[in-house]
Amino acid sequence: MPVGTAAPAIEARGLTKTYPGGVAALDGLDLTVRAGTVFGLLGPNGAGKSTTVKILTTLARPDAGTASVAGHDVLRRPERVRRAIGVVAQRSGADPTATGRENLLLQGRLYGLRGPALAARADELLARFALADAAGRPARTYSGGMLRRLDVAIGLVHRPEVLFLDEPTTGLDPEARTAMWEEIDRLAGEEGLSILLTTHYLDEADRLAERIAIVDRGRVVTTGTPDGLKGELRGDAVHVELRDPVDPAAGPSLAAALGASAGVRETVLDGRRLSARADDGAAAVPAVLAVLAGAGVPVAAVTVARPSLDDVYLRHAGRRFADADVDARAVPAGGVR
Ligand SMILES: Nc1ncnc2c1ncn2[C@@H]1O[C@H](COP(=O)(O)OP(=O)(O)OP(=O)(O)O)[C@@H](O)[C@H]1O
Repeated sequence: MPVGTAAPAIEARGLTKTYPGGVAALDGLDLTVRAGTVFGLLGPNGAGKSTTVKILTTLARPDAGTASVAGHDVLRRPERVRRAIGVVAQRSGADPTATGRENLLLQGRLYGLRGPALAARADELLARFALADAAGRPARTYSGGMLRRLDVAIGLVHRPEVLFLDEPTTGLDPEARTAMWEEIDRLAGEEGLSILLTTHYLDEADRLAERIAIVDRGRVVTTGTPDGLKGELRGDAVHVELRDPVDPAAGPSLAAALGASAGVRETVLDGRRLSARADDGAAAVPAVLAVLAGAGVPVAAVTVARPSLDDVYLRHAGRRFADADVDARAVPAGGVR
């Protein structure tokens, strides 16, 4: 089939899930992942990423909504979905007492592989993930990066069509992280695997994903290509670090003054941080500082940057990504939301 018309690798519509105790983890989540691509599900802790993955991998049932993976309905054909997917969970699924090779052989047997074909597949994966030298050592002796590579290899033993990677680089050092990124690129690029990657690293989604969905409080707040989403934000991001937190009640008047005198828009005041957008950020800085000085708001630092995914998140979720985990609510100080 020509590229673009192939059936999606993953399709989810209106997924909702409320856990006992009333926690609404998903609130109408929609998702489409094109076959052969990496899709990034991006959101802070508690946004609903893991719950989405659990439903798509048949480990949990949604309260409402539909989903299919590799063309199979997750509720009506869970056994077919399970054969078509590989899952690399946040916590290692490897048996720490078994060697790297034994872990791969065990997983292969669970999928009905046997004999020389299984041994050859295990050796191929050990070589591919640079684990051949450590193949005979118990997994508990592996470094964090090696263990993560073994986890991915385990997820691939039965040649799945769709791979779920739940926070694949959390806890890895920068070198191991880069190596994992290269491997993920290769799996989608050369091997045509469809990959759903959940992450709370903005740079990871930016680097790896063809498309991303930003999830906040159980819903997709925006979706698109990383560049497309950044491109929606015209001009520069101006970030001002204030010396002291500013009363949120002062936000609207500050936003109005900044808009009138400095020509900035979409001003968001969030405690000690003020963010805004400007066609030419550097040119707007002196006027921004003058308005803040006039309002008696001391400034600690100012930065001007091209829009990042962090700015995309701020625009759509109304709070900074780094603050969202602790549920710090940004106060829109005027501007669009
Ligand atoms: N088994 C459960 N019982 C009750 N509440 C749950 C359960 N699992 C998740 N939750 C809650 O549902 C919400 C969504 O959680 P989920 O794990 O899907 O988020 P996440 O985006 O994957 O976060 P993380 O990155 O921390 O895994 C959170 O508020 C979480 O506390």
